[in-house]
Amino acid sequence: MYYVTKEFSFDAAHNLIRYHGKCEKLHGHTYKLRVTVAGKPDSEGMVIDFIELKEVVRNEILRHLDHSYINEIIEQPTAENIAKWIFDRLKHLINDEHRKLHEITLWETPTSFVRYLEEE
Ligand SMILES: Nc1nc2c(c(=O)[nH]1)N=C([C@H](O)[C@H](O)COP(=O)(O)OP(=O)(O)OP(=O)(O)O)CN2
Ligand SMILES: [Zn+2]
Repeated sequence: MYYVTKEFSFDAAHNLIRYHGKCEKLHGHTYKLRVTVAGKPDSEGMVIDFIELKEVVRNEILRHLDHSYINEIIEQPTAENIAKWIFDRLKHLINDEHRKLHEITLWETPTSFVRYLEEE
């Protein structure tokens, strides 16, 4: 099995609701996003073309989240919930006989990140 990964970043604002602490106030992050696809190489020797992966993530994720106020898209925009939202939007688009979406890793700060994978 191969694991093919591409990294992205986006800037966005959010505030946490039902939360008491500094993050209930409006603030922003430069998020780092890592998308990992698992599979076996096709006849071109690729699990997924990095260029195709870039286009899918740009169109389905970054177009919505970059320079957004994330609360308008995800009610409670924790890193956990944003990672799952990203996974759910991509999983049907990266899923065929030789590859599937494996993992989303999302950094909210350089030292704080979550990983989301689906149970087998
Ligand atoms: N499990 C989670 N905990 C927190 C989340 C989250 O999404 N999931 N989010 C926040 C806040 O959004 C906050 O912006 C992040 O806090 P923190 O990691 O403390 O960020 P700092 O830049 O202040 O910390 P550094 O240690 O300097 O990186 C809070 N908790
Ligand atoms: Zn935050």
